[in-house]
Amino acid sequence: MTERADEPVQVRVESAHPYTVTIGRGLLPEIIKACGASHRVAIIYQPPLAETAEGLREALEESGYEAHRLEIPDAENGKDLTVAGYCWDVLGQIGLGRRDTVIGLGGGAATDLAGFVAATWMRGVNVVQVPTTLLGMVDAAVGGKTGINTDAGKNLVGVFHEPTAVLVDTATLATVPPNEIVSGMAEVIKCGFIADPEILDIIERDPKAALDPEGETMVELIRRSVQVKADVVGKDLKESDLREILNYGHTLGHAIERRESYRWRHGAAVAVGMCFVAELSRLAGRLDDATADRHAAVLKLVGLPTGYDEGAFSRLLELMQGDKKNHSGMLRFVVIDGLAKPSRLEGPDPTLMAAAYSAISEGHTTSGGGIFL
Ligand SMILES: NC(=O)c1ccc[n+]([C@@H]2O[C@H](COP(=O)([O-])OP(=O)(O)OC[C@H]3O[C@@H](n4cnc5c(N)ncnc54)[C@H](O)[C@@H]3O)[C@@H](O)[C@H]2O)c1
Ligand SMILES: O=C(O)C(=O)C[C@@H](O)[C@H](O)[C@H](O)COP(=O)(O)O
Ligand SMILES: [Zn+2]
Repeated sequence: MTERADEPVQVRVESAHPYTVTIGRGLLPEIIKACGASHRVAIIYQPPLAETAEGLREALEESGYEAHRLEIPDAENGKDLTVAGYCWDVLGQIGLGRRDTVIGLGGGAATDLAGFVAATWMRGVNVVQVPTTLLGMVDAAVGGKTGINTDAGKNLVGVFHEPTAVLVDTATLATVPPNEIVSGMAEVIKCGFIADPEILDIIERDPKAALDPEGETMVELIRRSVQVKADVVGKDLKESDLREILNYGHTLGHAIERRESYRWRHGAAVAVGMCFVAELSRLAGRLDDATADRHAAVLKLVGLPTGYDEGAFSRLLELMQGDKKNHSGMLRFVVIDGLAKPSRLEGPDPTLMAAAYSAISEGHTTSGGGIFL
């Protein structure tokens, strides 16, 4: 965590338990403040964040907290029941109590796991989220969806548990590998299509600036995406309806992630998923050609994939049957009927889905063990 530069920007999530997402550089004082009246703090973090976690632990100790570090396995390996079990054991050993705090430090996998551990420990303790990837900042750390992966599928076990604060320190992006910035851009672009088309204009005007982790454009894209998410989760935390729109591109995306045993980056899979639903929407007569084509165009500008293995459709269809949005066995897709006009397509004709899949995947062979991004 570095010295503070400009004044941080704040986005308020007006849910039943409102909280603030603070976006800035050098947010250590805010992280400490967010631990409030806790006595003990457990920092759950991924291996590349070890030094940052230790700096945070020492700063917390200097401020009078008893602070502990819990390192978890990297990426999707951390979103596992055995890892949650390890964390519960450690929380028991250190005596983390009801008024204490868990900090989730890292990418979306770390904030999902830390949120899940906090939600389940003593039936719910405070969690402060400190996302350190673009994807974590614009999406995973905001909104209170927590979870782990199981043999049954991705994120099928989890709890809605809102953070008490989210601290987005953009200085942490300096060490994030470029492919992870690209992956995060998929969720940013998602926000552009479902709610804030200005995001798409900004990326199209200058894709290089959009990908620069040190630049002002990045801060603007993070702020806009967080605002989109805050507006949605503030109205529908538990995804009774509106929140589904944040799942744009995820029905096929999650199926691809699962088929790839989670070796594909989440954003890469979601990018292909968005191209698929855009095509499906076009074929269903719901989306105009220009907006449908804009999907692949803008995703390619930042280096995201737009198609997947031609021969994988039947397996992906099988995997999509387990999607949480389905009703009574009927597939349900979030689609858009135009820019910022999210809607649903329920039980589409399988031949239409196959045609949409062929259209985006013609000529693609990458699959089964490939690492995209
Ligand atoms: N809860 C939600 O609402 C929500 C939303 C979107 C995505 N997600 C979940 O988030 C996960 C994906 O998140 P992600 O893309 O951040 O992946 P990730 O957490 O696996 O992080 C990607 C990689 O970046 C590394 N890393 C993190 N911060 C770093 C830093 N500052 N410097 C160097 N390396 C760093 C990580 O250790 C990891 O290797 C998926 O599991 C997805 O399901 C959840
Ligand atoms: O916050 C949400 O709601 C989302 O759907 C955001 C997604 O980007 C995210 O990947 C989320 O984890 C997906 O949730 P799931 O309920 O489909 O597992
Ligand atoms: Zn996502």
